[in-house]
Amino acid sequence: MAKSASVSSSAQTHRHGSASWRDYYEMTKPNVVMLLLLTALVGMCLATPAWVAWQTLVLGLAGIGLLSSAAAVVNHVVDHKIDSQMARTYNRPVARGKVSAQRALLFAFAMGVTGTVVLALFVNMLTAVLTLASLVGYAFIYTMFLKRATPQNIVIGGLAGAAPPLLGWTAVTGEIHAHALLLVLIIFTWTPPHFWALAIHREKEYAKAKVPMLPVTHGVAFTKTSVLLYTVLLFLVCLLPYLTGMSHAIYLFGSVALNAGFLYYAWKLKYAAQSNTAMQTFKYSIVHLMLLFVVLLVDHYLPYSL
Ligand code: HEM
Ligand SMILES: CC(C)=CCC/C(C)=C/CC/C(C)=C/COP(=O)(O)OP(=O)(O)O
Repeated sequence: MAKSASVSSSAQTHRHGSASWRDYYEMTKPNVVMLLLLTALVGMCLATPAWVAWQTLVLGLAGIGLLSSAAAVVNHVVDHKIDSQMARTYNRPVARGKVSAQRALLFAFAMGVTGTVVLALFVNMLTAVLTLASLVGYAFIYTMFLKRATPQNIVIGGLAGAAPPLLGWTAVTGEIHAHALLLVLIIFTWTPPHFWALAIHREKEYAKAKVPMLPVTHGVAFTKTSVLLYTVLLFLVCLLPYLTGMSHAIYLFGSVALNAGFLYYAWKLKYAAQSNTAMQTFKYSIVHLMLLFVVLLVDHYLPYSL
């Protein structure tokens, strides 16, 4: 309570100009972008049996990273009021008033333009257009409209965050391939249990900020059931790379083990939750996705067949 009471007053008393590079770095959501880039890298590697040309690798990841970071900064600006009302986010640079909306937008614009030019000139136009569409999907469609409009916000908005493997793939081949869409489908299915686990933990804050997240509109019990069902769906979707012949035995075993872990947490969350189970499930979701994509990579370079 004391924390949230200090929220609005600190936003007013802080003066613009006291920002450091750390504030700008924080606005890019670096940990999220790192994981997005790992999924893009895996998309690149799986697109070809050969090694990926280093120019495509470096410039492709730089462009996708810059546009993802720009999207994250726009999210900080658009959401600064909501952010200032929640304990998890009240200290963010724009919410706190350390960085003005104008400066943040200039920063986002500079990264956005640089990223688009890099992708369009040195990678290919398809990747530039698709990455820009993902930026618009997350920064504008999700943040400005969906987040405030419907509890299905993150299901639909999740498509933008799920795009990077496809962006990596098109960076290498210049074409959209069904296998790339399979990787997108995995992240798309992973996003609801990833986010709703956190939303359950933070339900009161979302309610206070009047953001219609699923636990606020439909209750915690319903959200836990949704997490469990999406986790079952994710288990099945993750079998597809093996069943379609894109990946092999190492992936099959890794995927089954990682998804069994996710199911364990989702089951516990629904039927035997302790106070920290939702947060544990959220943290596990991040480790799960990271390892799943590492396993895809290992399997690609060591294709051990059963
Ligand atoms: C619409 C889709 C998504 C929503 C609504 C969402 C929501 C969130 C939220 C609210 C957090 C907590 C952030 C914080 O405490 O600062 C978070 C953390 C995180 N998310 Fe997501 N997420 C989405 C998609 C993704 C995707 C696609 C990835 C990566 C592939 C991802 C990776 C991460 C990581 C790595 C963290 C931890 C960040 C940290 O500890 O700093 N998320 N997510
Ligand atoms: C070009 C491209 C691939 C763009 C996608 C970029 C991107 C940063 C996607 C991540 C999704 C994410 C962290 C959503 C959380 O937003 P939130 O507003 O619900 O969470 P918050 O309250 O922590 O800000």
